[in-house]
Amino acid sequence: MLTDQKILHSLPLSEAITISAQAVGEVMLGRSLTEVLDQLDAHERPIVQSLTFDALRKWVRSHEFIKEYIPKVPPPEVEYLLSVTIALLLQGSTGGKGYPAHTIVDQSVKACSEYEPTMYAKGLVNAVLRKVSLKIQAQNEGAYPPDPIPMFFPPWWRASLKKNFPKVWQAMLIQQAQRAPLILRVNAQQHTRQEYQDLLQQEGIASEPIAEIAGIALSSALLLREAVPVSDLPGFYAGAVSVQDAGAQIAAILLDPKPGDRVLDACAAPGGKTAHLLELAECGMIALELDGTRLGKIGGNLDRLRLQSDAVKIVRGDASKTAWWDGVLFDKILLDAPCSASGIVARHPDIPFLRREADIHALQLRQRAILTQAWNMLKPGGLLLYVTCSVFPEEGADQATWFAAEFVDALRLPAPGQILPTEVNDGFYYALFKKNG
Ligand SMILES: C[S@@+](CC[C@H](N)C(=O)[O-])C[C@H]1O[C@@H](n2cnc3c(N)ncnc32)[C@H](O)[C@@H]1O
Repeated sequence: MLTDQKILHSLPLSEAITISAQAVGEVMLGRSLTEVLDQLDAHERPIVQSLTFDALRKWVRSHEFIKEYIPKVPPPEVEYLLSVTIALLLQGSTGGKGYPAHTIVDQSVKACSEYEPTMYAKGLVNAVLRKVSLKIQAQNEGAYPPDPIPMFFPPWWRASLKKNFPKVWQAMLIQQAQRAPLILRVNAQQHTRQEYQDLLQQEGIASEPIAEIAGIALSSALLLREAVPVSDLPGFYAGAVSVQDAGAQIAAILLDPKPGDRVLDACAAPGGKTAHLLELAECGMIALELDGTRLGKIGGNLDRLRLQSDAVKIVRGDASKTAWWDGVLFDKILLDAPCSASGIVARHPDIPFLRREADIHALQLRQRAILTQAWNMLKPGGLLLYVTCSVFPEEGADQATWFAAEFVDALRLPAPGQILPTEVNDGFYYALFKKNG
């Protein structure tokens, strides 16, 4: 994550707008933005990520303008160029990248005229952007927009949240359309939180401890209101610290690993929670992952954090099957299941564009298959922590209820259940079960 000042000028704005509009187009075709951004050159990524994230976060707002000034829907290339540019104009001088409005408009028109599929629309883009820019500048601060939620969420998504969280659903979606702050997890094997705060302070980086989430005390979480690139974080490459949302940091604490425990992280990539478990205790660990590409990231993270050892095995396999398993039962299992990711939209604004309503039921079935198999691999007396980064009850509370009814030897222990997204944490669901002996 970069501050706007550091992002500035890593690429001419007109080029950044062109690439960002193309990236938005890829998301509309169903590709994950993480995948698209991974393919960019290092100098392109920060500004393109920033512009595309903002374009997706302000989709509803930018399209209110587009509809107002172009009654007939423009071709996709023009629509995406306009959405990226209007999102940038909407940020104004405070939240924006420091570009004056006229520069943003000029650079966007330049981008439009230099890219073959859009060059014919230069006049239209110029006229529309000048009108939008004037309107934004003239807009009364307190003007109430037609739709208070600036970001696109499909109707079925809105309806589900409205039904399940009638009092807070709008506030939740408005929250998720904001930029998420940078949250760190200090590696307890290397530093206490206070020691690391002191190191940050020496570098002029302000941080605040996050004491708890949903009543679970956190000892290593830090909030940086001003984001910095990870390369500026003291000791980052020596494994002193990781970037991890505060809501994700309660998983390892709830599972409470002890030295010598045999632990399975059943859905492990990219290894954020695997690493946290190993930072808390030198346990035996199988980090299992189905996706070969994602699997590679686990080793990289554990290497950086100096957590690799003979007791840690990174295994490619399907947690709903047993082909990879040696038959020895586990003391503790973390099941951070594949899910809709509806709780982490603030960090992945492409999710609402990619999910389909039918995905939720398909995911529910996958989660049940993995839960069933994981339970068979747990020792009597052992603990299983079920986690999703979802806010849909189908993937959370409904699953826990189903599980408790299905497995009579499952004793439900206290755990936060549904955690809604806030400024410092994404949305998660947590359920903890003990296997009766
Ligand atoms: C929510 S992510 C895990 C995030 C990870 N625990 C962390 O904290 O960094 C879920 C992961 O489960 C993997 N996965 C999906 N189905 C799986 C299966 N049947 N067996 C094992 N892994 C699976 C996905 O590829 C994805 O990497």
